[in-house]
Amino acid sequence: MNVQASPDRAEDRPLLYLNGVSVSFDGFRAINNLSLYLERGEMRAIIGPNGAGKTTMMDIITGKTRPDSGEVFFDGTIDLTQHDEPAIATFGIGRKFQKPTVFESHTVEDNLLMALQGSRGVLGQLFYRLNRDDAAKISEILETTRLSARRSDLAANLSHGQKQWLEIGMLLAQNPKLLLVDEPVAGMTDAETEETARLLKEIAQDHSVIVVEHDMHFVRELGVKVSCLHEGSVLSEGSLDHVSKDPRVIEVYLGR
Ligand SMILES: Nc1ncnc2c1ncn2[C@@H]1O[C@H](COP(=O)(O)OP(=O)(O)OP(=O)(O)O)[C@@H](O)[C@H]1O
Repeated sequence: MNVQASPDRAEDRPLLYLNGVSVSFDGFRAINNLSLYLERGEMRAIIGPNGAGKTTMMDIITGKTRPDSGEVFFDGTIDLTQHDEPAIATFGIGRKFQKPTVFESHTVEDNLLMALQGSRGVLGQLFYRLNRDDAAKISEILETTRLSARRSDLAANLSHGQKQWLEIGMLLAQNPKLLLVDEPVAGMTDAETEETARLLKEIAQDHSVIVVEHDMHFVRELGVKVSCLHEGSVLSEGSLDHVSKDPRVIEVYLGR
């Protein structure tokens, strides 16, 4: 019996539990006996060379790809392999893809409002009135994402980095327990990259977060546990110092 998989109380189990997960595409094993556990309240950085399986792992967590074998549990008892993408989003898993997909012709505030309404379903949207709680939530998100001063500006006029922050804000509006963030700092200026590390650390105070990123300076700023994937499984795990000294990581990734 796997002790980590079955402690007595659901709330004592890891928030996310992947055990022995594999998936093949046309005979190629993109994910190969992958095991990874994320504690409640933890932020984890995922690194690894191109093709290591990082995106496929995210696809499995969000229900976009169904694994051939292995266990994927969320919040102790939810078997993610038994649910599709829309259902998994309602369980509190939010994903941000690499390219920002904000609504450019709407204001920053309206983008957040739409995200807030979107999480309520059709009926909720039909009878929607901005109440005091929602207004406070939007102000809080604007502050977290450094966008308070841009509230009434069109999203189209934001910098690339600010668009990424707005999209993170749109995720926050949906109240996720777990945020999956794919290469947030690609294309950002150095100042934006550093601000993004601070921003994610603030968010991680009351959310669990998985960040996939190639920018090692940024990963160092995050200061969290790192998992290096290679050929579909975890090659090395621990602090960035530990992982970046691992000869296998140097050989397949950092030394390149
Ligand atoms: N739908 C698919 N069909 C066929 N092969 C796929 C599919 N999705 C992923 N792969 C293959 O699986 C492997 C893992 O890909 P994945 O995109 O998960 O890697 P990654 O670590 O995210 O890489 P990158 O850093 O380049 O984004 C790659 O060899 C990829 O070509």
